[in-house]
Amino acid sequence: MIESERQVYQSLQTSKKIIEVKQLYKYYRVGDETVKALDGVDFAIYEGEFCAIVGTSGSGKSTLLNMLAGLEPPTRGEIIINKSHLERLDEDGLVTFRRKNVGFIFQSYQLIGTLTALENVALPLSFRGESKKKRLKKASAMLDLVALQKHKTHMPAQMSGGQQQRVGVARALVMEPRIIFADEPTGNLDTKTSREIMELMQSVVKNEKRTLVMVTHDDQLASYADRVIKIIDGNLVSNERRES
Ligand SMILES: Nc1ncnc2c1ncn2[C@@H]1O[C@H](COP(=O)(O)OP(=O)(O)OP(=O)(O)O)[C@@H](O)[C@H]1O
Repeated sequence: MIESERQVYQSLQTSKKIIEVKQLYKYYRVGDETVKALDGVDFAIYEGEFCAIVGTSGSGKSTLLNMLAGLEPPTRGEIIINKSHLERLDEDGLVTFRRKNVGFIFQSYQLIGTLTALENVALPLSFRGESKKKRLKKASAMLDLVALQKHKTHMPAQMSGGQQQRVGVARALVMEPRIIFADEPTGNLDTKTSREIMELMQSVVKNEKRTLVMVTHDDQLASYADRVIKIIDGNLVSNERRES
């Protein structure tokens, strides 16, 4: 075994599986036909990894991400996250699971147009009943982290796409989730800005010790990830761990 392989092996032995998927199926009925969106997928993601799920359009990436986030039930199979079996939770259980463990970054940013950057980032904390002062302090620190010190009082319409997505990253982080899910987070951005957002997400995973699962159809963007899982027609065709 060469030295780098040995290091990967050792780090995998000491790190913990945070997501485990076993024989996962998702079939949709469309008229008389069955669409096999996921057709028996197995893999694990380890704590602290940046994992990219890649595949062409219609391969099943978003279906997989939605199931990992507890937004859609599987047809069959197991999804174990942080020791919880998602397929065994009811709707209330899934809401609690998401609130405790998960942050989201969306392709379309999903910011509230009538709120400033700071208020957008602070908003998720209000569902947790924290004082306004505390919420704004945490939100402000998150905006510092994504290098938006000068844009805290800007409205979304007064920011570029890249800046808006930085707000999206800060908002996902403010709840201190163990796992962040991102579906084509740079889908609306140009190449240079996409790279900047990827570098930001990469550093956040390392420095804040989060696990990030990102769906993309873009192999270039997937190269920022530690693990790349490739899906074709609902089947996992490769699962590679890369060393940074
Ligand atoms: N609600 C649904 N009802 C029926 N079929 C669906 C549904 N959602 C997804 N599908 C089908 O499942 C397959 C996988 O879709 P999915 O959205 O997961 O692909 P994707 O890889 O995320 O594609 P894209 O990159 O275009 O978003 C496709 O054939 C799609 O048409």
